[in-house]
Amino acid sequence: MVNDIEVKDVDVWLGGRQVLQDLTFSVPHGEFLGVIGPNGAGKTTFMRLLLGLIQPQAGTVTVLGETRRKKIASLLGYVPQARHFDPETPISVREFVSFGLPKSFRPWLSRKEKKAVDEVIQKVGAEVFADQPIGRLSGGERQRLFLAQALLGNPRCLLLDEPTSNLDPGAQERLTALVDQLRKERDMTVVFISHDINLMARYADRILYLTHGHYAYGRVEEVLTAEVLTRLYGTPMKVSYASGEIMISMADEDEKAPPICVHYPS
Ligand SMILES: Nc1ncnc2c1ncn2[C@@H]1O[C@H](COP(=O)(O)OP(=O)(O)OP(=O)(O)O)[C@@H](O)[C@H]1O
Repeated sequence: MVNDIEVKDVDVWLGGRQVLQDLTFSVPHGEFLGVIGPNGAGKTTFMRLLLGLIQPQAGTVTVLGETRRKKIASLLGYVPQARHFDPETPISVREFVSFGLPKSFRPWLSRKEKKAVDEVIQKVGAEVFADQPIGRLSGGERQRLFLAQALLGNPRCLLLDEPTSNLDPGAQERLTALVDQLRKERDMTVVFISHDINLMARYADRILYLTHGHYAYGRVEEVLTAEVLTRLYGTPMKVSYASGEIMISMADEDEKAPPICVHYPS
């Protein structure tokens, strides 16, 4: 089995604090990796490592067999957190998506480039609003554009940093299902950061669960256990199920403590 991502003995310090400690695991080609954990746990830092934007103080990160940033960047697609556009932004969906094309000195698009843009717009189901200004789209529609942009480079590995934040539960589910479908169709490896454990439990092959300085990596059923979470949080934790959804709470204060991860019915 080929591993698309190999992380070995990685330490990262930022601002005098150790954010990632002794991280070691591999992600097999074509899998969906869900990255979860509390605020400030190091999820985006991990993604920045994969993108080659920061270097570890110790250890190695190999993505698609490459350790050199320039080589890696051309093989990756990146979808950022949901963001707003000014409603008056005078850029159409089609123009916005075309910004994902490799840089060209020509101010116009070739026929081949136009075809590629149309194809990815259609792939993400955005053809109905392709000629609208981007400022008038809903959050879920906007995220599809970032996804289309990322697909233009035909990435072998797609990295998504909380792409579903600020989306309603239905839009979260639809976007994640679309990413999973594209992963299968295009034979990509996916790394998806999310705060929604249940969403990740439904789609991820494996989970990287980061807490401040600690981590667990493995299949959903291996990671989301009371034993593993107790070790990660350093306090007794409980994993329970209600209507098929996973709830994680502190074991001592079950009745009073709110769940750490809120679930949404699909
Ligand atoms: N450039 C930097 N310099 C100093 N500290 C940093 C820098 N970037 C991130 N950090 C710190 O590293 C820690 C991890 O940040 P990171 O953004 O990776 O967390 P996260 O898990 O993605 O959080 P969130 O869920 O809130 O997005 C945080 O404490 C953050 O303040």
